[in-house]
Amino acid sequence: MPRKRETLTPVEPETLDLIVRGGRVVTPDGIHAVELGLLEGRIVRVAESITDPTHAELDAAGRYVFPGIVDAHVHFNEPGRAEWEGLAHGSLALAAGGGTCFFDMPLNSEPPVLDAAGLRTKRALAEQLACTDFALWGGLVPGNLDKLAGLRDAGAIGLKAFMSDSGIASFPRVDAKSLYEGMKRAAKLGLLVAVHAEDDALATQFTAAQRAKKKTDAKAWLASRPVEVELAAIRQATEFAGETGCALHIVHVSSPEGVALITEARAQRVDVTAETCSHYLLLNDKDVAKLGAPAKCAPPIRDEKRRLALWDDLRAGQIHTVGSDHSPAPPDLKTSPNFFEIWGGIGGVQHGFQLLLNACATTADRDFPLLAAVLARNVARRFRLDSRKGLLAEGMDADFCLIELGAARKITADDLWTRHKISPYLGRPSRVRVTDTYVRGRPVWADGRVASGAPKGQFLRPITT
Ligand SMILES: NC(=O)N[C@H]1NC(=O)NC1=O
Ligand SMILES: [Zn+2]
Repeated sequence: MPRKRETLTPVEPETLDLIVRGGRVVTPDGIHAVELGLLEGRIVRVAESITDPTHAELDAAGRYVFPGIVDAHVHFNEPGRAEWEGLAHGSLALAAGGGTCFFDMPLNSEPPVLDAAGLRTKRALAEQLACTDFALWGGLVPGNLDKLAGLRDAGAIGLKAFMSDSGIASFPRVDAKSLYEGMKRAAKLGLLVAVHAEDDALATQFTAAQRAKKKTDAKAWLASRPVEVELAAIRQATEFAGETGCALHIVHVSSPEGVALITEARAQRVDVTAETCSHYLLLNDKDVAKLGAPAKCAPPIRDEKRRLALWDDLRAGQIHTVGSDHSPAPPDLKTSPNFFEIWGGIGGVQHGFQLLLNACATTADRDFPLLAAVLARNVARRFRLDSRKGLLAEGMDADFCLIELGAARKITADDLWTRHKISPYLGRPSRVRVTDTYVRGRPVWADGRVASGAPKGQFLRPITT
């Protein structure tokens, strides 16, 4: 049974705004045949049956009530690069896929978020444009160490650093010394640091070796970023986290070897967690060769054996969160005969998560609770949003989606709410349909359509204790 909060005064049914009836409510500890009573954006009652018939009802019979997905890793690219995606398109696509909250990365927007003023500018835009709640990452780059306190005070959810070239001139990679110093300061400020873990020197060398052979296809590009590139960076970042006491989140871990390094560091009491992304759990290197540009990302998608091993790690609790790393670009940047020149980034915010649910459709009883942990509860916990977000329980925000498992249907470009109709998942059959998404008790996505009059998203900052 979902957790009850002792502190809440009991609410009489006649004060409820909405009752979610007849669904199977998914929490990390199981699937429960309970109803939810909502009031003013919160879940105030969880019971086997809420009998009063006089209230508005949402009929969830035959469907799963899944916690609103909290995607800690998106690049919506606004301000400055809204033509690549933008906050309105991005958040709507997230909601259409069951998401209720995103954390926007400090780069690919222009300017990137490197100080408090940059964060406030993006916050004001997102408050106007986003249809889901949101948090904002600040950047950690060489030269902005004296801005980190300001970013913390402005409410940054954490700091993001690139250990390799980001592809964006205004967001240079951290050298080892700036990363070390930045982590020292972040630890003092109580800020978590997230790293894109690829070793720049190794990536450059492997890339040069492929270019010397005059190979420019997808296979050559994959060979230019072998697992060792990721492992070298994870080793360095976890060592720094151990030395500085900084909370570290390794984003988009692509390999079981990378997960193993993180598990070892945790055994030595380093405060480090692992994120993987839906595409590493759904695609393999053969898919990249077949799909081409829509499946290009860094670190790259690995072989089938590694993909399956990541699922094992997920089930073993060694991967803590799953994000989308939604990083779209316009068609001209996703088109080149030279795979090295194509923009690296996957547009997966709408379909990645539902395809994870689809992959678990026949093992839903065992695996939907696991997905509720890595897509919502663990994210809220790691980033300290957990007195409001991430769990369907009394006292929490009423953020949820309804999931229907029906006959398989192929995903088409017409289904996409992203600005550009580019996705590695087009043509994939899925049994999962996200029919409704509610943010703080209000529909954003209803009956498979954009809901009218949806309220705007709210800015979230880490809860300080
Ligand atoms: N700049 C940017 O969005 N980079 C992302 N794209 C990608 O494939 N990996 C990333 O980190
Ligand atoms: Zn990255």
